[in-house]
Amino acid sequence: MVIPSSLKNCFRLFYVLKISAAGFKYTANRGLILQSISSDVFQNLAVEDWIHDNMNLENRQVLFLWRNSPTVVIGRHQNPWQECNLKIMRKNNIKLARRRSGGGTVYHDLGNINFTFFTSKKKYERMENLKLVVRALKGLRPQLHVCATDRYDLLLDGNFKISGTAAKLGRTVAYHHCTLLCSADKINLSSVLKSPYKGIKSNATPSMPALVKNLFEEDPTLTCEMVMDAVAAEYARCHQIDHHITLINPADETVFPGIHNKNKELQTWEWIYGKTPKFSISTCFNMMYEQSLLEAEVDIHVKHGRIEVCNIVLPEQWLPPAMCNELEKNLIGSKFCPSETTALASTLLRICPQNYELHSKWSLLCENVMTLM
Ligand SMILES: Nc1ncnc2c1ncn2[C@@H]1O[C@H](COP(=O)(O)OP(=O)(O)OP(=O)(O)O)[C@@H](O)[C@H]1O
Repeated sequence: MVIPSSLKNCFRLFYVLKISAAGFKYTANRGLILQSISSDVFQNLAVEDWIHDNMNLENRQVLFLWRNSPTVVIGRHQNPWQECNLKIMRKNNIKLARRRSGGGTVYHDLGNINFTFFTSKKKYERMENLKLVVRALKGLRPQLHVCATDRYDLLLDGNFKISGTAAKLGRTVAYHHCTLLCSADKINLSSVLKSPYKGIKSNATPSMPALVKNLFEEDPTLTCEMVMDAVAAEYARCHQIDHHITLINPADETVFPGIHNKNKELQTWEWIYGKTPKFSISTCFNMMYEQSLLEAEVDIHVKHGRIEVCNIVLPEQWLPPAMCNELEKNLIGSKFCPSETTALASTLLRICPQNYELHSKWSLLCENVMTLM
């Protein structure tokens, strides 16, 4: 008999989990509670992909608990330039990740817990999952006023969002993941979820900004471990499985064969930026050169993250049109990103005549074009 590789992978996961987890026996056939030991968003998103692609969820449910170091996570069909401040993120080492599910942009750090509920497509039920989280929270602290909305958000005190939801429906399996703001850095959250880029036109899914609050502002005696444990216990109770959280290492290829490639793919420029729906930026900026102010107009169209059309309008006497055309021509086809534009600008400088004035004007123009990225 030939055993399909997906089934083999499942057996392998169960075998490894079985021998590594005391008390983890037959109930694993009905449900599993997993928690990642990694705080790397790409590794954790790769676990979601792996379970989605490899596990047979026909008669089994999985809850996956995970937390990430500071990261902005955009929805599958979003535009990062429209949703976040990439400059601040680069400066403060805050990662950007694109998830496979739709929906809006959220901020993660270790003060935010993520819950992923995997089921068969037939059993996919977002509201039930949210009610389960609410029951777990109420069980911990009965005085908490948390409720689910018809947008599948969780609100604290009727006004403040503490959880956002997104989902991915496969052919036979589905997952619903939701966040839970416990003690996230709200200053970081609001500064990175504000786009400084003006003049963007796109059909990408826009986020729905909301007033947020951390759960622990309401009760500082809570910890993330207590919350994860309470949700796991409620999940185990509902599905009549062992309340055992199995720790997993998403970097372990022996448990998750092929996960390294999934992790790598999620980190590629082509996935994170290249999947942005086609968009354009039409804007103008002022440049100060030797005490005189001049205005430049820019119109850039971006497809698959690459510049498709580029028009820069400058006063003719300021920079020879041939130089401006050269920049436009070279930008076409290149990635809409500052590092690629920096490399391009310095290559072009080398082929220009050694003229200090032209060099500094050219650099000033390139610097300004890069502020759009
Ligand atoms: N970790 C988080 N948990 C809950 N809300 C958050 C978090 N980070 C940011 N937010 C708030 O949620 C807003 C985005 O909400 P939005 O509804 O667009 O996306 P979503 O909650 O991921 O999913 P969906 O669009 O599918 O409901 C942000 O602008 C911010 O106000």
